[in-house]
Amino acid sequence: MKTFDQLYAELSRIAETRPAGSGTVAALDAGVHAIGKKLVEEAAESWMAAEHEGKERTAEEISQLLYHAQVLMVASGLSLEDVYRHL
Ligand SMILES: N=c1c2ncn([C@@H]3O[C@H](COP(=O)(O)OP(=O)(O)OP(=O)(O)O)[C@@H](O)[C@H]3O)c2ncn1[C@@H]1O[C@H](COP(=O)(O)O)[C@@H](O)[C@H]1O
Repeated sequence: MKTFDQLYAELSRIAETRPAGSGTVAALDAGVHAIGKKLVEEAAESWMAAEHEGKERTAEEISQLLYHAQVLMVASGLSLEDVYRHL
């Protein structure tokens, strides 16, 4: 298990070091447009899970939504602080 901040630190490190086989590196290379589409897809899957599929599936989909939101942050050059100051 990891926190939002820990995942962000991991993804930032991956963006810098570009380890072979990383799905995050592939997503970053695909670009903001592709990342944005994935983010919207996961948002819709989270919504459907919450309406029809129960708590466990909903938690899983939301975790994927958060992951793709973080990939978009990294791709856009945004730090956690850049986002948190709007909360
Ligand atoms: N938390 C995640 C995570 N959540 C979601 N995903 C990606 O999002 C996809 C989930 O989308 P779907 O459920 O729609 O799966 P799918 O339809 O089979 O996938 P696609 O065909 O749409 O790609 C997964 O296949 C992963 O590619 C994640 N990929 C990575 N992480 C974490 O990110 C870190 C770095 O991962 P790597 O860059 O892969 O090393 C690690 O800690 C991982 O656990």
